[in-house]
Order: sequence, then structure tokens, then C-alpha cells
Amino acid sequence: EIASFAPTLVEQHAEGTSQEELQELLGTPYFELYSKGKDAYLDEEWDRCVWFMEKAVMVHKHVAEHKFRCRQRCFNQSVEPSFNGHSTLQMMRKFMKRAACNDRCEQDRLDGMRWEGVNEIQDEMDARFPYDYMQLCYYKLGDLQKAAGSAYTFLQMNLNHNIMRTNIAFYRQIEAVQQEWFRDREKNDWKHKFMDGMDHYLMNQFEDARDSLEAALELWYEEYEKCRSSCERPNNMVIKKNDLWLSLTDRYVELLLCRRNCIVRMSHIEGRFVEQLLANMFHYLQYVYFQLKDYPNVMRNAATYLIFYPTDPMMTQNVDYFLTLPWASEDMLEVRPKAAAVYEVVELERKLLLDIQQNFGDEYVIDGLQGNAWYQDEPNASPPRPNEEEEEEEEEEEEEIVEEWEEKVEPRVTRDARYGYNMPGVTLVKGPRDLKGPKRMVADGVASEEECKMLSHLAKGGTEGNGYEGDKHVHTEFERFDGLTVLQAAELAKRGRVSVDHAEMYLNLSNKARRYVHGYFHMKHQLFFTYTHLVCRTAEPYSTDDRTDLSHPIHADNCHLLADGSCPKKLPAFTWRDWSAILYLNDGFKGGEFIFAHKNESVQSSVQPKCGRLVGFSAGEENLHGVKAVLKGRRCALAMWYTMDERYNEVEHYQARKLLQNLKKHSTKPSKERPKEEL
Ligand SMILES: O=C(O)CCC(=O)C(=O)O
Ligand SMILES: [Fe+2]
Repeated sequence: EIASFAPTLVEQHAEGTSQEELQELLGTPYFELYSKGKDAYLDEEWDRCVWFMEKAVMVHKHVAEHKFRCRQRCFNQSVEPSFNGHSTLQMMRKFMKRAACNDRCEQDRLDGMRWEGVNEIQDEMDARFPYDYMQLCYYKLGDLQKAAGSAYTFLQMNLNHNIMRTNIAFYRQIEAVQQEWFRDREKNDWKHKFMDGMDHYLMNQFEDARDSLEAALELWYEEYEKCRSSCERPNNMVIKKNDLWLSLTDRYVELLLCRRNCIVRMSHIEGRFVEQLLANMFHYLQYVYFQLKDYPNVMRNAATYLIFYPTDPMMTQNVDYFLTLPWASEDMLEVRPKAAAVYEVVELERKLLLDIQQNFGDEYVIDGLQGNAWYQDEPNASPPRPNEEEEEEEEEEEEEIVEEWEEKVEPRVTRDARYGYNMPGVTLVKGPRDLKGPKRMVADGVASEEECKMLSHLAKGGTEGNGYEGDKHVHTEFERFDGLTVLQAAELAKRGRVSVDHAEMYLNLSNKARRYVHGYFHMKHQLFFTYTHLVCRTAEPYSTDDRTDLSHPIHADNCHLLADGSCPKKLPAFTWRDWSAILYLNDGFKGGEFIFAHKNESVQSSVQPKCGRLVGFSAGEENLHGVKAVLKGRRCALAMWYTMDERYNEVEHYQARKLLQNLKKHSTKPSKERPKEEL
């Protein structure tokens, strides 16, 4: 029995679990181990916490591996010829044989360990939550090496987890902590090979680069299959459809959604989300083979890259160029079969989901199906190419496309469909095409009605006699402009003027918005807050309906727009701002639309503020914008500016979070809290 585990085992912590221990654990499902680990954590029993968490991770891995092997072994089932010509029967016969085979296989290999628990727990395991707990428990035990390793391992799957980033920063500044301790304990072999490949590639060691990248590719396929197979998991939801085919559809949609996520999960490397990782391998290989003068392979890999991005200007130019060379011919443009197969299946599954969405749109929220599943963006500019001269042409091309947006009704490519991002409860309402510019979006549902109310209330806390002086009429004499930063909010909470929960909601919602913008635009790098401001614009009683001024003049957020239309990226502009987002908190005022505008102030597109609506855009002169006069009432919004440059990371967020944590610690029972969790 696990409950009475031998305390001596605790000393051994994680590594090297013996065969006997494994035997002992047989019969204990990993979700039970995991939940015992959680209990131990809450009881502040740190050694039990790590013991159970380590075992949960181990058993989970063991189970996953064997389930995968069983599914592989049972995949192909032959059906008796007598079923020929009865397609449903034939298919069902196949499924039933497969199910029986699987069942037998799992029973043989896994015995009592096969039960998986609820999906939520499996998701938590997949998202490496046990490492989140272990990080703290190891730290409490004084094992900095394992704490740092756990923190690092967790972060690899939770890139936007700021608290863990802060924890890692904390570990790094401890002198005894060594660089090698930040090790991804779950790093798959394909990642190692890929990193090796990149190293060789950068050092112009092309033979080694080829070997590593080809090996990484094979391992990637293997891991990808495992991920997809793990989606064939039990379902604990009550099946609500009473029609057989609807129930089957329901289950299958769930499977497809899980599988789609595999591409995302297979695109994390060293704490980064790498877009189009699979396709990029072919891009690199194309170049490597060119250097090695292995021309058939140059063509194969170029052709393979192009199935993912058929119109990629860089690669089409490369191919055109190759075709002018004596060794090349069209028939060498063969697509690599495994890649073609992966691509084809993903596309078919996307079509199924699209169809489901059209038929049952209300029941399933499936975002981001318009583009292909590879999250195509501008194809990654990083891999160099054989002929280096086209840099400028490429930029011109990009500009042309933007121009087209503005001028024509029917754009050449539906570039607004390139982005796809899922966040529960959030729906995209306008993309680049509606808003008439590539790096623009509007989404609804980022904050609930209740959250909006609380934040608007919080905004008042900042203004009523709390001494935030300054010019109350920042942009126009007809409106009062007042605001509250995250740290000011936390300080108000400290003084008891607002509740800790409200201040915390401010932080959490701003993080949610940041994550959405980051995800929606599929940024390759981390996005930091650089300034966060909860602001209200209130029409003065003497404001009139025939005002011609703006609430916020047309401007760009990171450059200084001059009268001649130029926009130098110099002081006094906030040149380090890369992206902007505004989360609206209310409607019910008069005027106050957000507008994207031309230099001459003519309106390109506009956004009507309302609770939970988020507008996001890149912060440069490509996105001139402003706010129309608020003629009557009060308009509140959470305005955020983000940067890629860590040096401008808004420290207030960190300070505010810490302050609030301390406040909570002293007001509630600390031991039952998970202090490091964010929304
Ligand atoms: O409140 C808004 O809608 C936009 C505000 C804005 O553009 C800014 O503060 O830079
Ligand atoms: Fe702005």
C-alpha cells in the first residue's frame, strides 16, 4: 500500500527507482500518486510531496509508453472477406478487433496501472504540473539542484508562466546554483538532435548538421505519433447526445482537438515556442544539402517545405533559382513521403473540424481553423538561403500586400486567416481584413461582466482622493483622464482602500490579454509588459455634442508622429513598445470609438468599446490610431503596452504580485494556498 510507504525511500528522491519499487507501485494509478503528492504539498510535507510527484511522473511515463505500443500493435486489423461490401460492418468489425486487441495488450503490460483518471489530470500531467509542485517542495527541502531543474522543466511547457520565470531568475542569482542545473528533465531526443543540428548548422559543419537534422526529423515523427496516440484517451464527460452518430461525432471531435494540439506541443524548444518547426527543418535541410552539393536532396527538401507554405516567397525564389542551374530539373521536386502524410492528415482533420464548426457551431468553440494547422505567419526569415540578394524585394512584397488591403475590396490572399489561437471563452471578432491592416485584431470575452464591473470600480479607487495628481485633462479639456497602474492598485489594496482580489484581478486580466495577443500573433519571442494602465475618460458636464476634437489624437504608440506624416522612432516616443492592447470595460457612454486611421486622420476602421472586448495591434506607425471624443459618460479601459526587450520589462507587475501575495499570506491560511499559481 502506498499510504504506508517506507520512509527510507524518501532519501532517494527521484532518480533511479529500482525494479522492486516499480513493482510496488504496480496497481497504483498515477493520478492517485499525483493527488497524494498534492495533499502532501498542501500539508507542507515536502519529502512526501516530492516522493509522490516523482513516482507519479514515472508511472505516467511508463503507462504512456506501453499504451502507445499497444495501440501501435493493434492498429492494423484484418477483417474477414465475408464483410466485404458492407462498409459500416467492415469498419465496425475492424474497430472491435482493435478494441479487443488493445484491451488484452494493456492488461498484459500494465495490469492495474492502466487507468488514466480524468482528462483534467492527464492534461495537468501533460502540462508538467507535477514539476510545478516539485519545484517548491525541493526548494523547501533545500535541494536547489532539483528545484532549479523542476522549475526549468515546468517552464518548457508553460512558457508564459511569469511566476516560474521569476522563480528561475531567483535561482539563477543564488551563487551556488550552477548553469547545468537548468535542465529539461523531459527533453525528448528529437530536441537534443535538433539543437545539435542547429549548432552544427551555425558553425557551417554541414555533414554533421545533416545527420543531426535528419535524425531529429525521424524522432520528431515518432514523438508526434505518440502524442496523437495519447489523444485516444478515456472520456469522463457524460455523453449528452442521445443519437448514436452525434455521440460518436462528439467523441471524435474531442480526439481531433487534442491531436491538433500536438503540433503546438511539438514546437517547444528551450523555453521557446518555435513556429512551423517541422517545416523549418526542411528549410534548414534544403540549405545544408545545397552546401553539401547533394542536389536531389536540395530539391526534395525545398519541395517538402513548399507543401506547408506553397507561396513562401523565399523558397519559391530559391526553387526558381535552382531550376536555372544545370543540375536541376522539375521532376526532382519530390515531396518527402512522411512529411506529405503528416500534412495530409492534418489538413483532412482540419476539414472535418471546419465542417463540425459549420454544423454545430454553438456547441463547439473551435478557433483558428481557417489557416492551416501550422500557424502560418510570414515564413520564418531565419534560415539563410543559397542566394542572398533578395532581402529588399521581400520587404517590398510585404508592403505591397499591405497596400492591397487598404485599396482593394478583395485581397489577393486571405491573410487574416493565417492566425489561429484558442483561448477558452474568447472569440475573435475582427481580424486584419476587417480592420484593414495586418497586425490588428479584436476579440471578445476576455473579461466577464463581473470582472469589468470590479475593474471599473477599482479604477475609481485610484481617483477618489488618493492623491494621484497631475493634469486631469491630458488630451482634451472636455474630458477628465484618470488612471491607475498595477502597483498603485496593489498599494491601494495594502491600505485597505480596495480589495486584494480586485487588485489581483487587474494583474490576472492583464496577463490574460497579453497571452492572447502573444498567442494570436504567434510571436516567436517572449512578450513583456512595459506599461499597464487602467484608465477612464470622463466627459465633463460642459462637454457638447458638436465637439470636433478627439478624446485621444491620432498617434502611433512607439514613434513620434509629426505634422509632415513622418514618425521618427526617437524620444519622446516610447520606442521600445512593440505591441499594444486595450481591454475595454464598459459601454453606455456616448462617442468614444477606437479608430485606426490614416495620417490625414481619415478613419480606416473602428472598434466600439464594450465589456470584455480586446483590441490588439503592433505598436508602430503602421497602426496609427486614436479615440473619438467621449461626449457623455465615462469610458474605462485597461491599456497595455508590451515589449520584446526584456530590459524594459515592467517591474511593477512583479512588485505588485509580491505585495499582493504578502497581503494574502497575512490574511488567509497560507498552507492551503498555492502561492505561486497565477490565473
Ligand atoms: O483607449 C483607447 O481606446 C486607446 C488609447 C490609446 O491609444 C493610448 O493610450 O495610446
Ligand atoms: Fe495608443
